[in-house]
Amino acid sequence: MMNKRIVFTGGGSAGHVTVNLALIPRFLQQGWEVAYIGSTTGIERELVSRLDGVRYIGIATGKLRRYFDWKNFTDPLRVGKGAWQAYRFLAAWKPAVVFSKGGFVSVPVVFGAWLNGLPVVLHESDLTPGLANRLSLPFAAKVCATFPDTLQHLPKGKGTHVGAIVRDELKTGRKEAGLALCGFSPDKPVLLVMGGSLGARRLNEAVRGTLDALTKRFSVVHICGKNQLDNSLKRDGYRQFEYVQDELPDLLAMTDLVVSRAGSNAIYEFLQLQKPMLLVPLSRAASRGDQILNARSFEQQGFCEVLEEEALSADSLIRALDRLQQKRPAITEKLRAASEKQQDALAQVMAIIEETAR
Ligand SMILES: CC(=O)N[C@H]1[C@@H](OP(=O)(O)OP(=O)(O)OC[C@H]2O[C@@H](n3ccc(=O)[nH]c3=O)[C@H](O)[C@@H]2O)O[C@H](CO)[C@@H](O)[C@@H]1O
Repeated sequence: MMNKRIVFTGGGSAGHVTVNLALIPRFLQQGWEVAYIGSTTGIERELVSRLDGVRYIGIATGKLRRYFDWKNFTDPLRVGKGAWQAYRFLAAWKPAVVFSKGGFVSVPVVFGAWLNGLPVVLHESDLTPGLANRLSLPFAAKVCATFPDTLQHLPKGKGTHVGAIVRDELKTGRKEAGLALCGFSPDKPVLLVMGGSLGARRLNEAVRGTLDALTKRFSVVHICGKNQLDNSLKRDGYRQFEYVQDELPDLLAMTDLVVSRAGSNAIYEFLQLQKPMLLVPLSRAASRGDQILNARSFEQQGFCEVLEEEALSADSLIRALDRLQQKRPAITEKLRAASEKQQDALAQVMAIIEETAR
């Protein structure tokens, strides 16, 4: 009989941990033993430490940089060390299955699982697979995808479209609690600015460059990223946070409109909660362009307005928000219909993992 042990991996940014955070409590409830292999220092360590009953194994990691850094010479050694640590843990603990959400820490874990003969399930939440998942693909039995179009980028038969996995707690927020936390009036619409889990300097600058105009129309709650607070801008109707955890459901509950990066988890959360959004995808200069594809796909489906980073300024932001306001009834209708049609992705992914486990 199969044992009920599962290893999760994934990290580097919150987007590579969120899906795991949604799945882990369900597996624990069903009597599985859960271990998480992540880096010793990444955001995954802190996020996973908030869950009871999960064993955390920190391994050495390296990073693929597209620029010169002395670490580019030592990182391959660290990755080798991390792969050995992951291999040894998996060989000793013998889980029935490994679930990987991607991010650079996951590649040596997936490879170590394959060497141990353990089945691997991957999850891809962007429209096109990221580098870590592309490297992991040959060693995986199955891939769960958030976007239907992702299947075209996967080997035939390996991919299943499951839809978006959204943490249950995000739907439990209370508007009044959010307003009280921010000291906002109930009479003004609320604009949430979210720069992705790592913040977004350009987006922050544009928002702050037009703060007077914005706060005339909206109460603005701004999640700006670590070390990005600007206390000189403190005023009524403008509240900044570096990053939020327990408060997020309440902040979302009070939100009428969103300006956000186009990280896939965040945008599907807004879809599910039916928040009309203005998306400012991370540019090709700063990324592989995955957010541009995510945002364009949402735009084609009528869920959002898109403003590309090259065109982003204080002025263009205000104009794009005006367009969003005008289109709001139509967008809200599309979001309502789409969120009602969302499949139970959590249940589907769990079924795929259980089928694959041995
Ligand atoms: C810079 C970068 O590489 N970005 C990638 C990263 O984005 P990023 O890490 O920003 O990921 P997402 O936008 O997909 O998800 C962010 C997650 O963090 C949560 N959250 C965010 C802010 C906060 O204060 N509190 C909080 O809990 C959101 O609710 C969401 O669940 O992974 C995504 C999914 O692979 C990719 O699409 C993005 O391109």
